[in-house]
Amino acid sequence: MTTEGSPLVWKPEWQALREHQAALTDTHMRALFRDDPERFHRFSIQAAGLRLDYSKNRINHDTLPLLTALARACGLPDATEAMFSGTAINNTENRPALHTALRAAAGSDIRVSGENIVPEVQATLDRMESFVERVHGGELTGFRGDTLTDIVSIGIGGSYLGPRMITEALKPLAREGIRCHYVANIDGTDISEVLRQVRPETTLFLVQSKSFSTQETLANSQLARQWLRDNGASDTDLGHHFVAVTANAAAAREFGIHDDAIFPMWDWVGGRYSLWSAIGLPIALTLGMDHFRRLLAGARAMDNHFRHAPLQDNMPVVMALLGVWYVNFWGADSHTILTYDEYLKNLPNHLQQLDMESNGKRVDRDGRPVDYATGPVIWGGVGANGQHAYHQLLHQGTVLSPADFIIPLNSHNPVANHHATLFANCLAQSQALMQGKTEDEARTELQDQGLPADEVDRLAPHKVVPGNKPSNTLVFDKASPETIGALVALYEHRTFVQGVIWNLNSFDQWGVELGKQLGKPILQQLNEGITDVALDSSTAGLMKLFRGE
Ligand SMILES: O=P(O)(O)OC[C@H]1O[C@H](O)[C@H](O)[C@@H](O)[C@@H]1O
Repeated sequence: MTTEGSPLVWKPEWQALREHQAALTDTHMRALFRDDPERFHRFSIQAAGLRLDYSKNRINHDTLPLLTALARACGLPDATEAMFSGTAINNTENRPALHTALRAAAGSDIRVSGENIVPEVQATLDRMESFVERVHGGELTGFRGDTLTDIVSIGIGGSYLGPRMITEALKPLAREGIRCHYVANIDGTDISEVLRQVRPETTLFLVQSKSFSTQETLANSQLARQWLRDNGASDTDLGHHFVAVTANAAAAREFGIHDDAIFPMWDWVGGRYSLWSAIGLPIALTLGMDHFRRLLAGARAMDNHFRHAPLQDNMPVVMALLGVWYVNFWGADSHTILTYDEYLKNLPNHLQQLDMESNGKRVDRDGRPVDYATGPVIWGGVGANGQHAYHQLLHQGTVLSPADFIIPLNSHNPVANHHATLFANCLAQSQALMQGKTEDEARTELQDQGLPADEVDRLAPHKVVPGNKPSNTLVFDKASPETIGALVALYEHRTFVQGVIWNLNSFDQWGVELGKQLGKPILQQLNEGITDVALDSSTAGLMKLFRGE
């Protein structure tokens, strides 16, 4: 029976999951592991160089079939095909969401308005390649003929987080002699700190903006242009120092960027999904185009897995459904990303935008308010640092925040016994979250320390760790362009699947517009020293403070 089209919480598959959750409420994961020694093998998936262990979840043999039944009832297979084939699934902007076309095989045929877009994607990659080679080969120089040594990428949101995260994730592969810096914020500190580190004659600015109308990016680009002028560059010289990646070539031209230095973006790519396009230029310039192409290949391997693997063996689908399981049936409203890889320290930031801007929605695709929870708060950080900070809350707090542990089997920096120690820490955390410590165990421990009975009574409750806290562990051999590409694509598809279940448009972001709209008159009033009498007293009071009134 298909129940596609009926409101989500009325679907029998949803009701079946509710009943299943009720039946599992008192089951502790400790018991599940004790009763099934095969749990690790049973609940694990390998794909595109990644291995997912999802055995430390509140699931038994019935859970995945029930969750995948919900996915089918929500039309997931058709929705997936619609995304890959270029249907305008972004229905509020009437556009496809074709980030997968950016990494599709060269001979693919993916049509937008009847036209195959793959040749243009491939031509842009070739243009990027020759540009990168000309920079690396010293053919493109600064206005005094110097080799370009520093790239300053100016962009924010999706035009910043992805490239920054990837260049950091693959830092061991970075080329000698070229440094990449990022400026995103309108806080003057951001650009000032970067400009202090670079020289005008050897710096190339990349203006990264799909719209070429983002306030922060334009203001920082204008400031960079002025800085070059102040340092002796003529208007003609500026052409040596600016490149734009944008879907708004006219605005880039107006800014003074030459046509041959403007790389295209397309409205069928969302900003937070755009690192695979020319927005990835900082990646290609830092790591080389061969590594950039390998990154795309890794993402493509994950795309193929996602598109073709059965739902129950499908890594992004399983991770997405487990997320739905906790958000909608166990009351979780956050999800934790714990990267046990220093180079992946920016991954939580990228995933925050990817997931929270995609699924932080309150109405469904048809504009009806939802009566179920949607995207959780995504947060996280790097292990083991977090263990000495916020893991306390994960272990004993009242919040349920399922965690993804992400760790390579091998380190790029295999010093002393560090990687084994890091790995042990990672395993100990997921084990502690799963098994916890019972009151009996806490009491025995205290008694073994020789404490008197009243002290044992007093301290035991503080030492109890409830456990039964869910986590996934994602491992891969060593961070490579392919594994990192696959990892990021995995989370993109996880986000997409959840959007399908929740019947959201995961590809618009109207919520961010209001702040931009309100910001304009506030800035004008701050500059002009006028306060709108109709303003709320908080905003008016703070404006007066800023102006020193
Ligand atoms: O690339 P741009 O057009 O400059 O946009 C940069 C970012 O700003 C916007 O406010 C959106 O919320 C983001 O999705 C976008 O990635």
